[in-house]
Amino acid sequence: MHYAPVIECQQVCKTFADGDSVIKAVDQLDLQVFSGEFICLYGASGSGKTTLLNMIGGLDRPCSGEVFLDKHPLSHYSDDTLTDVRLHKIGFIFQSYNLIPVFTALENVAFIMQMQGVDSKIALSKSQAILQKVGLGEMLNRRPSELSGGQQQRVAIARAIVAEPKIVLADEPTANLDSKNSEQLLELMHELNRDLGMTFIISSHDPQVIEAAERRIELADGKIIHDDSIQN
Ligand SMILES: Nc1ncnc2c1ncn2[C@@H]1O[C@H](COP(=O)(O)OP(=O)(O)OP(=O)(O)O)[C@@H](O)[C@H]1O
Repeated sequence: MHYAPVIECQQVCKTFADGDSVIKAVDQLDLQVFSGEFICLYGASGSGKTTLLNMIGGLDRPCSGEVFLDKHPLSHYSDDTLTDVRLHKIGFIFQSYNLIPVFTALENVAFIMQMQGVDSKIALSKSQAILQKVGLGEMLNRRPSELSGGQQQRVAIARAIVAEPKIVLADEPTANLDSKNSEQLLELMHELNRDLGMTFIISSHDPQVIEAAERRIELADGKIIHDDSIQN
C-alpha cells in the first residue's frame, strides 16, 4: 500500500562537459517514488543510474528540473540544510563501502548517529544491535581491513540503516559480493522494507537484484525507457 510520494523528480536534467561536447547523463526525467517501495534501477553502463541516485539523495544538484523530497524542493535548501536533511532522512549504500579505516565496525556505524547529535551511549548500543542483526555481533571491534568484502559491505549497510532513515539509496550494493552474500544482503533489505517500511532505490546490473525488486525501472541515455508501475 503506497500513501504519498516521498520522492518526485520533475523534468530533471544533468549534463556534464566532455571536451567540446555535452553529455546528457540524465535527460528531462520524471519519476514518482512512493513510501515503502522497493525499486531497482537498471540499464547499461553510462545510462545515468548513479547520476540520478546522487540527485535524489542531494549529493549532486540538477542543471534544470526539480527533485522533491517529502514535497520540499531540494533546490530551495542551502548546502548546509541539504546535508542535514540527508543525514536525517536518507541512508546511502555505495559500491565502495566508504568505511573509515581507523574506526572499528562499531565506531563506523555509531558515527552517523553521533553526527546526528544522538547521545554516544545510545548510538553505540543501537549500533551494536544493528551489527548483530547483520551477523557481525562477534566483529564489533574489528577495523575494515580485518573484515572480508562481504563483511565490510554489511558494516556499510548497518551504517546506512542504523538511524532508520525513510529512504535508502544503494548504488550497485552487490557489485563486490559473491552470490551467497548478495542473497543475504537482498534478504536483509527486503526485511527492512517489509518490517520498517523503508523505501529502497537500488541501482544494479545484478539479475538477482533486478529480479527481486517490486518495481523495475530501466534507464537508457538518461531517460526512463521502462517502468513496471506504468503499462508500457
Ligand atoms: N562527474 C562526471 N563528469 C563527466 N561525465 C560524467 C560524470 N559523472 C557521470 N558522467 C557521465 O554521465 C553518464 C552517466 O553516468 P552514470 O555514472 O550516471 O551511469 P551509470 O548508469 O551509473 O553507469 P554504471 O552502470 O557504469 O555505474 C556517463 O556517460 C558518464 O560518463
